[in-house]
Amino acid sequence: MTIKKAMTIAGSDSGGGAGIQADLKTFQELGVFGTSSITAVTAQNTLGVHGVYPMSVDAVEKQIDAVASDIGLDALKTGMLFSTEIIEAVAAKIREHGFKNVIVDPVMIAKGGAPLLQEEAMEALKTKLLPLALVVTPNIPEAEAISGMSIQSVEDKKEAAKAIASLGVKHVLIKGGHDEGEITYDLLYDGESFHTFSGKRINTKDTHGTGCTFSAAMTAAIAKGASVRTAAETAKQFIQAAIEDGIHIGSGHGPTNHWAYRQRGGC
Ligand SMILES: Nc1ncnc2c1ncn2[C@@H]1O[C@H](COP(=O)(O)OP(=O)(O)OP(=O)(O)O)[C@@H](O)[C@H]1O
Ligand SMILES: Cc1ncc(COP(=O)(O)O)c(N)n1
Repeated sequence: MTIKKAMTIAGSDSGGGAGIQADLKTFQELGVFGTSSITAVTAQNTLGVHGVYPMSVDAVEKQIDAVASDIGLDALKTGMLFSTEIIEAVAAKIREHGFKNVIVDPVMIAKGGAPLLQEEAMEALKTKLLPLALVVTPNIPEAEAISGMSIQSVEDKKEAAKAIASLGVKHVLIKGGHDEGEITYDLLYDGESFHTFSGKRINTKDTHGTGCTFSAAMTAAIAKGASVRTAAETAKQFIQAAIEDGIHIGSGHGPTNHWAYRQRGGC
């Protein structure tokens, strides 16, 4: 049996709902062997972020090298990268190792408002990392920050996707969790055309780590050989099940149910 391998370069969430923990659970559920490079440790629960402890650049680089030199990987995703120095180091490692299937989840602010990316690091994200990416998966506020434009309508979303694609990333997927309405719409732009993925909006506060889980599911599907469009379809089904079959952990914004997709027969 050969198993596909994926890596997450992201922050650790002690509460287990987002970051490295969400990514590894999602890889596992989708039958992909998960590895990681931890960029920062966060002391976090469903009520918020209580501390952020960035790793040294050397530690982030060594974790990537250790995995690349022995285990190898079929796809990788980035999450919380925190600083310009870490973004530059990760971009250099992607180039050095020739990693191709790179999914960037441009994590900026935690649900409770804590900054997970320093403001000055936006420039490095745009100029150093996005040109190396196969896909970037911003939510609406992140798409606004990267494109520099306000998003109020579907047309605005399309304009923002084009502006982000002009930075060199091949596919832009703007997630619709922050929109309003009974249906969520995630918009994929492949440089030529648009495709929409929709789902029923669930009325719940347990949406901690939805973006991490979504991009990890895309990464696992791409590691297994799916196209970006098929991977987005899988990720949408994975996150829909994870939100719908809530597990209600903690008293704040709880995590989603990473088992739900497989329990429903997906793989
Ligand atoms: N209440 C909800 N019901 C159904 N789907 C949702 C809901 N909230 C988010 N989603 C879906 O979850 C995925 C992640 O989108 P979202 O916009 O929440 O990302 P995010 O803000 O980066 O997440 P997070 O910051 O919590 O990690 C998208 O597919 C989105 O449509
Ligand atoms: C380590 C880490 N990475 C990402 C998020 C974003 O998730 P959310 O927006 O749901 O708080 C987080 N809270 N913590």
